[in-house]
Amino acid sequence: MLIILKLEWIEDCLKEGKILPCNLYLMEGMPLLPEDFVGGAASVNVGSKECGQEVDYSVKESTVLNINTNPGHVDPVPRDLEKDQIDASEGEPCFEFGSVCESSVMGRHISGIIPCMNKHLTDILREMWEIYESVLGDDWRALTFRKAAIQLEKLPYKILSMEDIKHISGIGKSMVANIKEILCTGKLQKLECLKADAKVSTLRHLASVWGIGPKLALKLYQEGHRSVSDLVKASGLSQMAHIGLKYYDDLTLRIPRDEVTAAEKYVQNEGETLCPGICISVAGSYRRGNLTCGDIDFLITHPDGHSHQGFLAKLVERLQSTGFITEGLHGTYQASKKVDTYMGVGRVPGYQHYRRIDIKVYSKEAYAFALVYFTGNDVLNRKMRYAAQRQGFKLNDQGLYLRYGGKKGLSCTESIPCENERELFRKIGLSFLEPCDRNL
Ligand SMILES: Nc1ccn([C@H]2C[C@H](O)[C@@H](COP(=O)(O)OP(=O)(O)OP(=O)(O)O)O2)c(=O)n1
Ligand SMILES: [Mn+2]
Repeated sequence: MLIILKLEWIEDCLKEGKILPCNLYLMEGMPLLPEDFVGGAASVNVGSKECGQEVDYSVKESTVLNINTNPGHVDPVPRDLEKDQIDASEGEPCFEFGSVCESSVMGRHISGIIPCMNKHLTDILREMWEIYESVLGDDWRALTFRKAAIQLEKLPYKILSMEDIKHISGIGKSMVANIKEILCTGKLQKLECLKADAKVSTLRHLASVWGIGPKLALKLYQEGHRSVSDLVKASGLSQMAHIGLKYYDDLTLRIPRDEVTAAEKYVQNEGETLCPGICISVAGSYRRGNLTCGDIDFLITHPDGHSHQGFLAKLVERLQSTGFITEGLHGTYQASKKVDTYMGVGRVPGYQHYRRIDIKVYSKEAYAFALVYFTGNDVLNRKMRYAAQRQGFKLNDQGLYLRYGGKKGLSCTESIPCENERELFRKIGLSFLEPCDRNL
């Protein structure tokens, strides 16, 4: 049985110095526990940096007890897991696929991984999502599989029958049918058909190169290319795609979290030598606490408000000279855009593989917007833009702008200031989400 408690339970336990009975702290809808019941609790704590200051993300508004009353089976959670309502998701524990969680109860600190309980379903749903997104270019269908996969990955219990998903809202009829089919047969016929289709599997193979999207993959297919090794002969590939081909084997691998930590430390050190006080951290899936990352998303600013200017070129030169960066493209810098960008490939000293690296430098004023945007995920970004729009704003990675003349009208060129992420969430009328709760 899964019991969700209010955060005050942990606070009071800490104050009292002992584990307190839970009944007074039950979240709405939770059944009463036996009088003498006390239990263990899990909370999440993913550290990160917000422009120089260490931010503690351990504060949660609820905590979850997993009480195994029936070995081998755990009751479904009677709560709404619909993610469209961002507010409803606040305080949920971080049970997403492969994320780093730390439990802290009564001063004991245990770091560990809470694995996905539903890989038997989510591996198939993820594969469908990948095929629809990167091969067939069907973003809408990709999104429905993606939403379902991410929702099921967060469940702290294993789905064994349709009874176990009855309480989960936001999963439509056809997705329910897909889940039922996987539970009954261990497979999804639609996926089997797609995988058996020679054209789909070739397009999937071509689109696995960094820099080749579904449209280009189709064009290359129509030109007669059938394998990645064929593409060396292809004409009209972008510089990015050439880099993608050169490092193909390495770039298709996920990056373990510890390697990203090492990369962050390395670049921080080099950056600090070049420009004292510079603030360098890694955002993206790493900051959301995921165990593996697709690339390394560096985000940089300087708290003095001016030393960030021209810093990227110096940093890239330095990282090239030390052998960290091996390849890449420097975007064209426009002062009005408040951002300077570099995309490339590099290798962390002491590690074997080449990795995709993005570096973005923002002004101090734009940093909170950039941090939220590049922490993602993209579904949250879409929700935030929509929330901003409802309040009469336009939101992007560089600022929050007042609109006049309605939705499609002009917007101010000056951003409304936001010192930090919390302020941005508040200004667009959303409750703050910890980075580890942003895998929507
Ligand atoms: N089309 C996009 C691309 C990116 N982003 C934002 C949200 C992402 O979380 C962040 C970083 O982009 P990545 O592509 O690096 O994605 P992640 O870091 O989230 O995942 P991965 O581990 O695959 O790199 O930028 C977005 O909103 N829309
Ligand atoms: Mn990333």
